[in-house]
Amino acid sequence: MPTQRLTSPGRQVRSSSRSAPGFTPDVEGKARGKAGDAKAQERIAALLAERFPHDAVLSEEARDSAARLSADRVWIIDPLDGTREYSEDRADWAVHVALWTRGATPADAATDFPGELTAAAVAIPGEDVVLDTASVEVLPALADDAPIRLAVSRSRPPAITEAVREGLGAELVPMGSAGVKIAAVVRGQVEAYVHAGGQYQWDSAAPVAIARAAGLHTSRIDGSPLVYNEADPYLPDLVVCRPEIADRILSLIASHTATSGEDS
Ligand SMILES: Nc1ncnc2c1ncn2[C@@H]1O[C@H](COP(=O)(O)O)[C@@H](OP(=O)(O)O)[C@H]1O
Ligand SMILES: [Mg+2]
Repeated sequence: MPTQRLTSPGRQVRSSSRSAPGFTPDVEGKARGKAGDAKAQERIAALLAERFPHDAVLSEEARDSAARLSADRVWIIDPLDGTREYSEDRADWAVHVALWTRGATPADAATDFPGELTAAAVAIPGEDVVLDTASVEVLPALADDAPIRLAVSRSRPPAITEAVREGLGAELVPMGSAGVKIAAVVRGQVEAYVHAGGQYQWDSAAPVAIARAAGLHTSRIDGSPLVYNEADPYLPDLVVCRPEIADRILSLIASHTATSGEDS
């Protein structure tokens, strides 16, 4: 397994460690989040421009360009996912870097999807953890009677949360950052992450690539594939979970959607 210091997700960073992992040790509150977003963007964009000057980039913190739709290689980055948690000096924030490659698999040419995520890294600096597609490990199979823990947004849990929690008999584990929640499934700290109601490609691309490399289930909440480098960066919902419970989760969401008329 890559470098990991196992701590509970979302733990509070002690104030004495305030200056250790962040990009902006000297600023507080919302200004800290804003400055962290800007500084992380600046550093990653500079590195990509230096090392891969011909590649396109889709970033939460940069103006989008239609050029990426015809590019062969597109970096999909979220320089600071969990800005709210970063600004609150918590540890549950992450840095996402994914590479999308045109014609990544022979099947791509025959489908509507011209490319796929081919490599990614997610850093959780507050926990001194980096996960990547090349070295991530596959967890042992989930026992039939294993307790299920469900990662959910600590600030805006989607409406489907309660239906899924109840149907699985799961314990809810609230935490910030899509990357930290997906990493928690990869790390065996929870068994599933379900999100609906809004998100963008950069929120999930890198951690989803790592989850796939670890053999986890990844899809939209209706079971359809998560597609990246689409013209519209909006990618509002997803399920990342241990493969053994994917069918149960998708059918709980489908029943909830059918009876409530909600899609989130
Ligand atoms: N309803 C929504 N609409 C748009 N983005 C959302 C969203 N819910 C969550 N997100 C984004 O998903 C990431 C994880 O959110 P959460 O911690 O609530 O699960 C955050 O990314 P950023 O911090 O990069 O903005 C947040 O902005
Ligand atoms: Mg984000």
